[in-house]
Parts: sequence; structure tokens; C-alpha cells
Amino acid sequence: MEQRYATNPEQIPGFDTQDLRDRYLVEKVFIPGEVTAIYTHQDRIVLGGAEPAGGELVLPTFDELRSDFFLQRREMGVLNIGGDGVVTVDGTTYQMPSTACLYIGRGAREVVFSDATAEQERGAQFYLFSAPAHADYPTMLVLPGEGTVRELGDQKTSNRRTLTQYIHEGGIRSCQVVMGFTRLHEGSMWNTMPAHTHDRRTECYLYFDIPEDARVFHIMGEPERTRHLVVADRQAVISPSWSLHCGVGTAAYTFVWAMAGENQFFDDMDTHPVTEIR
Ligand SMILES: O=C[C@H](O)[C@@H](O)CC(=O)C(=O)O
Ligand SMILES: [Zn+2]
Repeated sequence: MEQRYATNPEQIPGFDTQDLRDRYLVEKVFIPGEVTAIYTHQDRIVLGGAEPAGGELVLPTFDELRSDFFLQRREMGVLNIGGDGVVTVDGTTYQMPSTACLYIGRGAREVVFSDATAEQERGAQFYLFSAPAHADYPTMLVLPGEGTVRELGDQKTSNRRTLTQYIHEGGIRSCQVVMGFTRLHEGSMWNTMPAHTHDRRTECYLYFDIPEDARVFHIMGEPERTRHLVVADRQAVISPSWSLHCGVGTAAYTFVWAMAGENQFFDDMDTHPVTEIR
């Protein structure tokens, strides 16, 4: 498993484009027939992907975790961004259509990922987001349409978007993980405006449904001196607690957001008016 150590905002001015990409961008989240995992020391989040590609994929443990099984001291949010899939947790089967979310609590020993049927056109792609856990919360599935929906932004400012909260204080409960996804309406390109930081939590965005010839310019860094990452479809960005995280696409797109850290208050954000960002 790739390890990425935590960074300090004072390092940012010395980083060139590639340095930023190496530290904050995950270019290959999905590899057919594999479970990928990146261990970031930002809040000890592990993020990755499971793409069964017609077969069965078992969530392995990784030596870096020094645990008997992956979820021995961890919890995990799973969000399917591909075609219909199935996740089996200790023998219980969960049907996961596109954009369904499964919370898997601490203590689950065997997690298996597969497609829903043998001959589907588009395979399932499970995005994985895990953080250390101090208690066992029940494993729970939430289907598209069942989360808490918030309509945000305005067509006039090109940021009309629908945000769905799945794992959060008013939905599936967890120790640390807060997770959901945001879909930009057609003609809207800006996410997370006005932009914010939350020094209490690390947040990761997995951008998807970006057309092949389009990109998202993801803005990061301290609000007083921003930088950017050019992001393609199904790539993830790690935002340390001190980093702004917002972006604009050359076309509409969708992204999974997920957080872990000090608290779970979704609205605990320090907003930074665009007139003050540099
Ligand atoms: O802390 C919260 C996260 O940055 C996202 O949920 C914001 C987002 O999806 C949006 O405004 O579109
Ligand atoms: Zn945020």
C-alpha cells in the first residue's frame, strides 16, 4: 500500500506542480481486478478503490496496518460510482446500485466486492474511505434517494448542485467518517463556493463523471496563497485540514466527498469569501 506522510502548509510555496500532484492527487484509484489503497497520514485516512471487473475481490489486510484484518480497528465507507454491484460483509449481501453507499463498522472480518451480474455493460467501481474507529457501529446500506438531500448554489453563478449526505450525524452513524456525494447540474461548473476550510477535519474528493476530454481545476492550499491541481475522471484529491478545497470544471461532473477528524459537524466550516482569497 502506498504511504503518504502528512505535510505542512509552509512546504507549499516550495512545491512545483509535480510535487503537489505527488502529495495531494491520487491518479489511479481504480485498477480492474484489484483493490487499491493509499494510506495518508492526514488523519490516518485510507482511501482506495475496488473494481471487481467480473470477478470477486476480497478486501485484504495490508502489512502497514499491522492488524489481523483490515477493519479490526477501522471503519469504512463504500460508495459505488460504477455499474450495479454487490458487497458481502461476513456473509450478508448488500445490493449496491450506482451511487449507493455502505457503511462497514469496525470488526467486520470478510468483505467481498463483485458486480451484480456476470454480463453487465458497466462494471461496479467501489470507492473506499476508511479511518480508525473506537467503537462498533452497525454495518448499514443507504440507497440512492434515501440520503439527506441539499440543493445548493445557483445557475446564475454556475454552481447549481445537489448534495446527498449518507454517513453523517442525521443518517448512518459512524465514529469518524462523514460521507456523501455532490452532483453538478448541467451548465454548472463550480463546486464548494463560497469555499471553506475546516481545521478539524481532513477531506478527500473523488471526482467522477468528468467527460474524457474535460478536467476539473481543483483549488487547494491556504486561502491567502492558493494553488491548483488539474484533475481527470476518477481521480482523488487529499485536502489537509488547512487546505481550501473547491474547483471548477470545463464540464459538469460529480464527486464523492468524505471526511474524518475531530468532529462530525458537517456545517463546521470556516468560509473564505472569494474577495479575500489570493
Ligand atoms: O465539507 C464539506 C465538503 O467540502 C463538501 O460537502 C462540499 C460540497 O460538496 C459542495 O459544496 O458542493
Ligand atoms: Zn469541506
